[in-house]
Amino acid sequence: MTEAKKPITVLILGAKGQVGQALLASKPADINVIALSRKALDITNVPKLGQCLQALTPQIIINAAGFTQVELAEQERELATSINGAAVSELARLAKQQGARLIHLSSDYVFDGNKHSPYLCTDSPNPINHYGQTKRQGERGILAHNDTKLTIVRTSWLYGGQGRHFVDSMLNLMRTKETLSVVADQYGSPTYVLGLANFIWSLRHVKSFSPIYHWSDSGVCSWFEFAVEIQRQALLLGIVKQPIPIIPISSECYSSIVNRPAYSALACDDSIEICLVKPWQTQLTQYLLNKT
Ligand SMILES: NC(=O)C1=CN([C@@H]2O[C@H](COP(=O)(O)OP(=O)(O)OC[C@H]3O[C@@H](n4cnc5c(N)ncnc54)[C@H](OP(=O)(O)O)[C@@H]3O)[C@@H](O)[C@H]2O)C=CC1
Ligand SMILES: Cc1cn([C@H]2C[C@H](O)[C@@H](COP(=O)(O)OP(=O)(O)O[C@H]3O[C@@H](C)C(=O)[C@@H](O)[C@H]3O)O2)c(=O)[nH]c1=O
Repeated sequence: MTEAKKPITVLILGAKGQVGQALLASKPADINVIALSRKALDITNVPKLGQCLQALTPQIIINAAGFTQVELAEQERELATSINGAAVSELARLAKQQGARLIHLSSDYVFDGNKHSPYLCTDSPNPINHYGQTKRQGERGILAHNDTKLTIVRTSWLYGGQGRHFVDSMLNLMRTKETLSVVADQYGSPTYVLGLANFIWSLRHVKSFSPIYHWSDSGVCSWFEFAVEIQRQALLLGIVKQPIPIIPISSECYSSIVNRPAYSALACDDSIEICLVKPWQTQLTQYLLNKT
C-alpha cells in the first residue's frame, strides 16, 4: 500500500496584503497554509518571529510582508528600513537555522533605470529612492547566506488586489475626473498579482533555488500607455462609461518627492521555464473580467 503524501506546510507573512491574498486565493491542494497578518505577527519583532517559526515548523516561508508606500518611505525612512531591510535579514537567518525554504518578494525599484533592455538577475542593483534602497538591503540579507533554500523573487508594477494599486487608482480617476495626466517617460512591465502567485506556488517543485528570480507579465509599456490600455479595456467591458482625455506628461511634471527608474522591465527568461508567462494586456483583461 502506498502512503498518502503529507501536505507541505507553507507560512505566509504579510498575509493581508495584495500578494498574500492572491497566494491564499490560488492555494494548490497539496499545501497546508498558515497565513499570518501583520497584526498576528509583526516581522520586526524578531523574538516572536523566531518563536513562531519554531512552533509552526513550516517547510516553506513566503515573505509577502513589506513597506510598499513608495512616497511615504521617503518620510518614514527608519520604519521602511526596519521592515524591508533589517527584518528580512533576521528572517533569512532564522529560516536557515531551521532548514526552512524562504521565498522573499523584491522589486524592480532596486534598479536605477539607466538600462534600455530588460534587467537580468545578474545586473547590479543601484536604487534611486529610499524604498528601493530598503528592498536592496533586504536582498543583501538573504544573498549573504549563499543558500539554495533561500530565494528572492523580484517583480514589478503589481496590481489586482483589494488595496491600493495603479489599475484601480486609474479606474477611480476615470470615473471622477475630466482629464488624467500620466507619466510617459517611465517604462516597465505591469504584473497581475494572480500570475505572480501562480509562479510563486510553482517554485515549490524546484529542488534547488536560484538566488534570484524575475517575474512580470511579458511586454513593456510606460505608465501612460498602461493607463490608455486600462481605459480602452474598461470602456469595452462597461466598467467605465465615458472616455476622458489621458495626457502624457514627463516625470518632472508629476508632483512627487520620489525618483522612479525610467526603465525597470525585468528579464524573466529563467522563470518562464518554471511557469507560463502571458502578455500584460491579456492579464489586464483577466483582471478586469474578474472584477465584473
Ligand atoms: N506592489 C507592487 O507594485 C510591488 C510589490 N513588490 C513587493 O511585494 C511584496 C508584497 O507587496 P504587496 O502585496 O503589493 O504590498 P501590500 O502593501 O499590499 O502588502 C504588504 C503587507 O505587508 C504587511 N506588513 C507591513 N509591515 C509589516 C510588518 N512589520 N510585519 C508583518 N507584516 C507587515 C502589510 O500590513 P499593513 O497593511 O497592516 O501595513 C500588508 O498587509 C512587498 O515586499 C513589495 O515590496 C515588488 C514589486 C512591486
Ligand atoms: C496616480 C497617478 C500616478 N502617476 C504616476 C506616478 C508613478 O510614476 C506611476 C505609478 O504610480 P504608483 O503610485 O502606482 O507608483 P509606485 O507606488 O511608485 O509603484 C511602485 O510600487 C512599488 C511598491 C513597486 O515595487 C514598484 O514596482 C511600483 O509598482 O504613475 C501619474 O502619472 N498620474 C497619476 O494620476
